[in-house]
Amino acid sequence: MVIRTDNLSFSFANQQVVKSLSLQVPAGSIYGFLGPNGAGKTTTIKMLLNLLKIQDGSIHIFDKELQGNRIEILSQIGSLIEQPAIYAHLTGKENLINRAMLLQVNTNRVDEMLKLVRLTNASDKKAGQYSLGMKQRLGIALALLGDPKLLILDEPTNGLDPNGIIEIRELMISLVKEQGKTVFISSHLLGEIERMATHVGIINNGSLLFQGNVKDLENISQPQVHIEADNTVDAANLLKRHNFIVNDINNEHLFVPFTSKQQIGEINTLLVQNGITVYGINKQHKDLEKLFLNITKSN
Ligand SMILES: Nc1ncnc2c1ncn2[C@@H]1O[C@H](COP(=O)(O)OP(=O)(O)OP(=O)(O)O)[C@@H](O)[C@H]1O
Repeated sequence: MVIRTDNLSFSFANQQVVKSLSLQVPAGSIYGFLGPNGAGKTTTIKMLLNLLKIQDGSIHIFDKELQGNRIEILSQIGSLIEQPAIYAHLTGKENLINRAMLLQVNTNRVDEMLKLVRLTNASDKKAGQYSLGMKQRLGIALALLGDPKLLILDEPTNGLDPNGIIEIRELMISLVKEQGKTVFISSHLLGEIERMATHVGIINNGSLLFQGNVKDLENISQPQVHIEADNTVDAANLLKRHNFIVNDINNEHLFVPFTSKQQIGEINTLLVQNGITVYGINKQHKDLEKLFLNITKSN
């Protein structure tokens, strides 16, 4: 395991915000740390980075206990937490050169990092003029400068537009696939984590509700096929006769548990061939709130 916490707990004054958390993050994974606002994600991440002192439990990173091996461990972690520490009056490239000198890293890596996060064309622009997405990517480039084995990112897609989110997602996937890194990434968006993570930990009110690989999560999160049609009653009867499970019907909408892309095609063909007008058909993820209900029910 790249990260292992055992019964990690933390309180602010008398409010316990992390409760007996035992995380297991395998090497080469994108571990999505998922939970609503205030769940305790940032507090956990601060403990992983030794920015908050552990009160109870333990943290092992790279199979070594964090407290006793702080410098060795932290030198192999790149992180982005809250706002990236960027100098607005310097260009993107100057920000990276500055950090490279601080870390005593060869400045040759600067251009490489700019390319990796697709900021080469904006490298001579002042970082203060960057869009939010560009700032996040510069923050990730800064985190990657020292060639860390582990990247820890706290809600890196917060406030980004859909394109910015896709860019971060693709970057994470390539870092793991092509460079063998391990990525620990927090988010409050289920759909986003499902699209990039290999492993998931779900936290609510400081407690871990679920941990496993993303396939196990799909079983609980049950994506649905959402169908919008002119006659949902006939459509539902037709689908049932063809052995589809129909979960929910209301007005012009009905829902079938998702199994594959092919299944969506089959449903569409079946409905259309039987004279039902399909206004829309798509895969729909459950939101975090519904997922919590499912987890509670299945426990
Ligand atoms: N410095 C602090 N002093 C007191 N309480 C705090 C402090 N920092 C966080 N908390 C509280 O701890 C709880 C967990 O916060 P935390 O920031 O870890 O959650 P989070 O999952 O990262 O949520 P968000 O995405 O909103 O940051 C919240 O109830 C928060 O109000």
